[in-house]
Amino acid sequence: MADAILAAAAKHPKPDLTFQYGTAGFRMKANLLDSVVFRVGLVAALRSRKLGGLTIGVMITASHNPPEDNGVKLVDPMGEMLENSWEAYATTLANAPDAEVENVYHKLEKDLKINPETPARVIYARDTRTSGPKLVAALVDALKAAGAEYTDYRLLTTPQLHYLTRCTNTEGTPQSYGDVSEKGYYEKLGTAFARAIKGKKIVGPVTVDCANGVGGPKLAELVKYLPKGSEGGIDIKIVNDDVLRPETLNHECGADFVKTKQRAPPSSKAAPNDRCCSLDGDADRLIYYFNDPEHGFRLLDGDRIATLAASFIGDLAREAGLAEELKIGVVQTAYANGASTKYVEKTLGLPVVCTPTGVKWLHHAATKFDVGVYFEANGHGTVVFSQQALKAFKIKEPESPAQASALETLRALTDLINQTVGDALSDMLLVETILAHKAWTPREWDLTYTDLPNRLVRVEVADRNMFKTTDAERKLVEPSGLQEQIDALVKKFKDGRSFARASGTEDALRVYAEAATRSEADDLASKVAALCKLEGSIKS
Ligand SMILES: CC(=O)N[C@H]1[C@@H](OP(=O)(O)O)O[C@H](CO)[C@@H](O)[C@@H]1O
Ligand SMILES: [Mg+2]
Repeated sequence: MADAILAAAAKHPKPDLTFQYGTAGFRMKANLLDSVVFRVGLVAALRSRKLGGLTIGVMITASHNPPEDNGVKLVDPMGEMLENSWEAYATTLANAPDAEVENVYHKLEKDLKINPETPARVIYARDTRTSGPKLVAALVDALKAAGAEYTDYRLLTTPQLHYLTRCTNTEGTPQSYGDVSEKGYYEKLGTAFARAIKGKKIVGPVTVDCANGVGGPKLAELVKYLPKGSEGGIDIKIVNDDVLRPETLNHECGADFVKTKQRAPPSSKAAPNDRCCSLDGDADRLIYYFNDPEHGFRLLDGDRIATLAASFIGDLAREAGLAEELKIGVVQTAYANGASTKYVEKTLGLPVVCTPTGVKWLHHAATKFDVGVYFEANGHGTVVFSQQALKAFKIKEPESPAQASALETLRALTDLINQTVGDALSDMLLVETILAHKAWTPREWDLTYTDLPNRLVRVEVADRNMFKTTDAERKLVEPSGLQEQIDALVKKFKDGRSFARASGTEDALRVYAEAATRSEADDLASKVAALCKLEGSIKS
């Protein structure tokens, strides 16, 4: 086996670059990724063996990035993101010289006390990018060389692979998460959705922009398992589902386009008040929007989905007589609009926790609640339920028909909401369910609170690593003195808030600012950006 790794590594030579397993795994131009994907295959085998042969997932995708990019990330057995400490091992293997790959592999095996005789099991899938099949071939070379068993699920959304990873590892146990097949995913969501909207009416169609990515064909498949609009179900209009022209992926459409440009895809034919949403390239992000006849384009982002879900589940828990025993909370990052945080704390009366950027941090913090609602402003998130919550929904004896109905809806939600990771398809059905229950159009949803005007600026600096933060990235500790200068600026603005942090995915600093008015938010952002730029040039 040792020789096999050395020989196989030689077929996937490493370019002269340094790689890092970041917030989104490894992600870059696809033509630079061959050696990285090969080595990630080795890491997957090691990780599986370390966990006694539990199945590890490998997803090949670059999400909302341009079509020429690709990426690879690992999924842990319960469908979570790869455990933090292993990101470093993946980085070490990715950067080993070709001739050293085998040695580094065995050193990790030894250091981590991994028994090479333990079986290794890996499942994998990819998005629609043309570079996918070639990268899969590199992955398979590694899995063969490491002696791993593997299953190819071909094209899937990222959350579908997370679902399958958990299903595989829980199959035949009392914790079984579902049938181990793509069809099992659709059946689970379809059945749960029908239960969740029972007796409610979904008004009008929802138009789903699929970013011309893998979400298109997968949503078309899911629709077959959902009750139709004419039968008291849902009418879904799929747009931007052209996977035959890979160059259209994420081009002027998709969740990232809509969120960052704050406008609908130019191809949109939506009429005023039409409910619209966009997925990203691997269907783990979701953004809603509509055209308000008075105020024009209105964005309903991840903060809005979180507040909608928290308000609905909070109400259901009260109706079910479970509000006292279940701790419900919302997890956000510093990028959440201040108005959303205030709404959750003051209006909904629920606690908010702020974590660093990156879904793994939010997910982890959310599991500390019985019902943990977490979303990044960009639309990536989900709701996680504790074992205690699941048990309470199951054993609680309803004392009235209203209680029985609230409990049944809660139980349906635990199946409808993907417990492993943010899932745009599942989140979309969740939003549709809630709007139907509340009999809300997007307008009522939009009116729950008013976003503070905000601005996100990308600042190029010589060395972003000199900017070090604390307090969930909201305060700079280095360069020294800079935070005090930012604080002094912020004080001058009504409802002002601003912070700067190094991006985890790009070689840049991000400056965020919000304030009472559009012009003040812009002004604060540009002043803080200028300060950071100056500091970055002095000290480098
Ligand atoms: C401000 C912002 O949107 N940051 C994004 C972005 O991280 P940065 O570390 O800011 O580059 O990419 C992450 C991975 O997709 C995502 O989790 C995060 O929300
Ligand atoms: Mg994505």
